[in-house]
Amino acid sequence: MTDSDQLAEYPIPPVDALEPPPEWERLREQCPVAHVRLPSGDQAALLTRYDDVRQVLSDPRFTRNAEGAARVSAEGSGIFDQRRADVPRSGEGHQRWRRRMTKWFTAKRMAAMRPSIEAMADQLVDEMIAHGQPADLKASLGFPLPVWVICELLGVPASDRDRFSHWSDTFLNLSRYSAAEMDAAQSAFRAYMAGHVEAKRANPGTDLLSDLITGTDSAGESLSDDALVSTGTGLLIAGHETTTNMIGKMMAMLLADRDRWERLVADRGLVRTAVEESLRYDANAGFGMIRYVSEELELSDGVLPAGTTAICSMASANRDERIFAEPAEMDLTRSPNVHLSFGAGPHSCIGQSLARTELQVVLEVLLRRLPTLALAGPAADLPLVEGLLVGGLREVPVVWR
Ligand code: HEM
Repeated sequence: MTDSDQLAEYPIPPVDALEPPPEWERLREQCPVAHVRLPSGDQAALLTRYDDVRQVLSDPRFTRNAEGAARVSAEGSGIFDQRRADVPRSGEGHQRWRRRMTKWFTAKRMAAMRPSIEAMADQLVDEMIAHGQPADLKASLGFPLPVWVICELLGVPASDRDRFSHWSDTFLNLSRYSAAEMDAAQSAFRAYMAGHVEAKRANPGTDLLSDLITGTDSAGESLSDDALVSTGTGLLIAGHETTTNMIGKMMAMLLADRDRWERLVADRGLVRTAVEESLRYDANAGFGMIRYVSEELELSDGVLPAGTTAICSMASANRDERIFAEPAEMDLTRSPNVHLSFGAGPHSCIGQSLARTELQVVLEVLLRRLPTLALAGPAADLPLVEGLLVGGLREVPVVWR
């Protein structure tokens, strides 16, 4: 390991809502495997280069939770730390579960979901406009849209969307809700989902949950009811806050520079590449992915000893000058764009095609409905969320003419 005498605190404090910490560039150049101390007091190795991050994430030997791995914080990280046996987190069982899930997220299905996602976004924008300005884009559109979409995946009726929003909000807000409130939300959610699975079993639809209920995996096995309920929880946790925050950050990045927004207004054909570039350019992506490196591993510039906890900074990797031309420029036409914002390898994001569809739809609808949209204040003053794991903006106040 290089620079072993350094022990910086991690996470590195952000400069402001949209700027990356200057340390990233220095670390990539001089110390691509950096010793850091986590809020728990445990030590880990921070990886900042693209090739190293990709190599570790892609290696099926390394998992997130393992005996001996460093802890993020002494208090734990809430629902993220809870392990349930009914959906395996690694190994062959996990891969079988993944294959069942990924089979459903085809380009054809995403295209079929697009009109209803667009109708949801239009409805939310109607409501935002009716409430008047300034409006908080995150609360009005970024928060509700992904949870509505997950309800659709699970075949949950629109009338229960508010309950899902409340449960999801509770799961994810360690600071705002007590452990008792979080437990109560989890029990209520599991009870709801158990009843819902039973109803879907009797009367399946075209949603992902019905598909999981009626189909079998490559070994001819079907998911147990507990596994189905846990899959519902997993989708809500993995797919809500991430997408909510990305909607807010994408819009803040695009509106922070008037030329970017005007370029999109003039050419909506850039929406797809603009979404990918927003995912790459996001400097406020949260903690990064943790992997317990159980066997010695050679990286681009040094060796990770067996028993190291690695933190893979995808956000720094996405700015690696070895891979991306002019990485500090937000280039709305960049293509190809091989960013790592959805991870890589055996745990990479199952919902990435859906997340992309949601981000594209949000952008298309806002460009169509509110071409004069602007941030209500300076981008650098946008307040950051306090959570440790997923980076985001607390609110994104906007105005329009
Ligand atoms: C912009 C939005 C999103 C981002 C940035 C994102 C990012 C990620 C990342 C980085 C991982 C890898 C975790 C790891 O390596 O340990 C992941 C996993 C996952 N994501 Fe996403 N995600 C997003 C949206 C979604 C959506 C919409 C869904 C589904 C509704 C989803 C479902 C999942 C699931 C189920 C996993 C776990 C995969 C596994 O265990 O094999 N994500 N996501």
